[in-house]
Amino acid sequence: MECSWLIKHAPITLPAKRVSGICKAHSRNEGLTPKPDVLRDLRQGKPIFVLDKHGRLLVAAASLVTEENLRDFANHTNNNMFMVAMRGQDFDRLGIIRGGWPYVMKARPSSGTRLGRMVETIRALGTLPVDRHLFKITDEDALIREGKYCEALQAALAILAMDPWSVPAIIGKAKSLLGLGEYELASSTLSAGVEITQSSSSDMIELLGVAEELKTQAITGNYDRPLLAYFSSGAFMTQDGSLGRITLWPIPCPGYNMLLSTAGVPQMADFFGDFQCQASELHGRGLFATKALKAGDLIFATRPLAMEDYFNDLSLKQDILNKASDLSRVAELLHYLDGASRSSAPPPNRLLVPSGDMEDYMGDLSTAMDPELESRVEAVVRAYTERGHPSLSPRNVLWPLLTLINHCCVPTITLRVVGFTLFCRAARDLKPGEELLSSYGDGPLRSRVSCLRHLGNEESAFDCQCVKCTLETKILPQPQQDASEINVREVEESLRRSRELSVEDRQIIRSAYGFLYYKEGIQSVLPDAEVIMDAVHRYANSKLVFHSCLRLQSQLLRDAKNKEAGREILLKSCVSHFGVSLAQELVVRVEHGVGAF
Ligand SMILES: C[S@@+](CC[C@H](N)C(=O)[O-])C[C@H]1O[C@@H](n2cnc3c(N)ncnc32)[C@H](O)[C@@H]1O
Repeated sequence: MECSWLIKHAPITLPAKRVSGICKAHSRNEGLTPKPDVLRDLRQGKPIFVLDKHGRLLVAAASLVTEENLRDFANHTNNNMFMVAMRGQDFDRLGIIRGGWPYVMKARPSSGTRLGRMVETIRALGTLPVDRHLFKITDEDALIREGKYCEALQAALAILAMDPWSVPAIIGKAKSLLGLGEYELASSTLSAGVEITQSSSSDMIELLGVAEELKTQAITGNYDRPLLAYFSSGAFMTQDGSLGRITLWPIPCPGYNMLLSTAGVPQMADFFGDFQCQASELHGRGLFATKALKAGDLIFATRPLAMEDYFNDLSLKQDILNKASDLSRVAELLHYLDGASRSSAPPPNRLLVPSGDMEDYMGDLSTAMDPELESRVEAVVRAYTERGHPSLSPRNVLWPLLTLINHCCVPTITLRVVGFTLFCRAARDLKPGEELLSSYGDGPLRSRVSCLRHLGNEESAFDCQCVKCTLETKILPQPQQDASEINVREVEESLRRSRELSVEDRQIIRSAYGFLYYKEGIQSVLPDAEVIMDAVHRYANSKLVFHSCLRLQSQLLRDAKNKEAGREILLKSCVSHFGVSLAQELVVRVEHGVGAF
């Protein structure tokens, strides 16, 4: 391959290694069709500046740039280039804006950003309209890392409009779409990319594999592979709340931290199953099943809308602000979160679920101009951080769907966080129209009452009217006792005295004391371990906290008289936390000590 024209004329020297890479790229690629207006300028002999991905000027004279060598050039640099068609622009003045070229070209860059400043500089030079300049994305990964997916997508599209063969732009577009939860679009982008570039780019092919898997997860709700990987990673054994890159803030409720870990967790898709948000008889809005569900069926899996990144100095507020400035769907959703103006209305589905429509991302990012956005974000953050929000999310992570789930001490769903993805499954078989309810606090009545009274702001504190609270208040001699003061023998005594109680009622009450039964040891006065396991499974099987529901049951199993019955119960509980296809495998592993809940 002949690339001497480049080496001869380029004002910078390309390292030898790069040159051999360039030649290889050339043999794979068919060529580049420059954007028509660049071509027109070129044909008219107007100056064209060709810059490498770092913004260094490679070719600055029209005489050196022909249509043919422009194609070669794109191939040589593996399309890592951009062209600036400028009229009346001289080299020195271009020098002002050279170096440290920013990463993105978008329709209306906000002032104050690097791009904004650069575009202003170009404007000040008074040459061409800005949209005639095409800049290579050099650092779109930074946008993606910051979660500015829409901005990164628009940057990639700007490049692709000029150079549909740009492998980095195809990858950038696909990564942005994955971040936006548009798995189908990402996967078709990459398949088309592999085809049109005839590229064997390992990055593109690897990403296509990821996109395909995420697409399948989002359609089928099957997360067996990542969940098993997580289970095998040892993260299940961890008992402290500061694992991974997230430091949890303490929430004023006993045992209330959620375990968040990135250890060994592959990327996971969002999944939206058979549920909807509507008015609830318990309070305001709630989430409801729209179809009959079996225990363990996945209802949704969702990544956080925003979270604090302690290590990168990113506050929850700033992260929400970034996301809302980037994507109008997020800015609109904020209206429906606690603390905001319309927070009593159910948010429309289109705000919760990605649309699958590219058009939605082609706007002008105008929400960045919304003067009220910042105060709205502040109101929402205040609602979520003051005294801990009853949504159960740690104060530094915001999953919008979680904030719509009402409480019941006998929950109908299980919630589990793996990596940063929140999984919601049916805790038991559910009828269509049943409300999805989680338990905000566990344990004996007193700790639950104090948890509900102290969460959120003053108005949102409440007393639960569920069957468990009612029974405990009625039957137990001192229902307000602290957990540490409760003796389960006394609980059993009370149950014995209350002859009118059904077997089920007794189990409902016992479910609040599961861990105390275990702590006190299984004595003759107490029911068999498998009876407690059953109570916990049926009426307290939802804990987020340190996986304790399953851990307690696997501990109780050791004391079970009827091991077979105990194993069956543990298996059922495991189904409602991890789904039917993985449960058996996990129970076997736990029993053989190759994993722990
Ligand atoms: C996470 S929000 C749940 C969604 C809420 N219903 C809404 O419309 O935004 C938690 C708040 O809902 C209310 N709530 C939840 N469960 C309740 C229940 N069982 N009884 C009464 N109020 C409840 C409380 O005010 C609580 O602070």
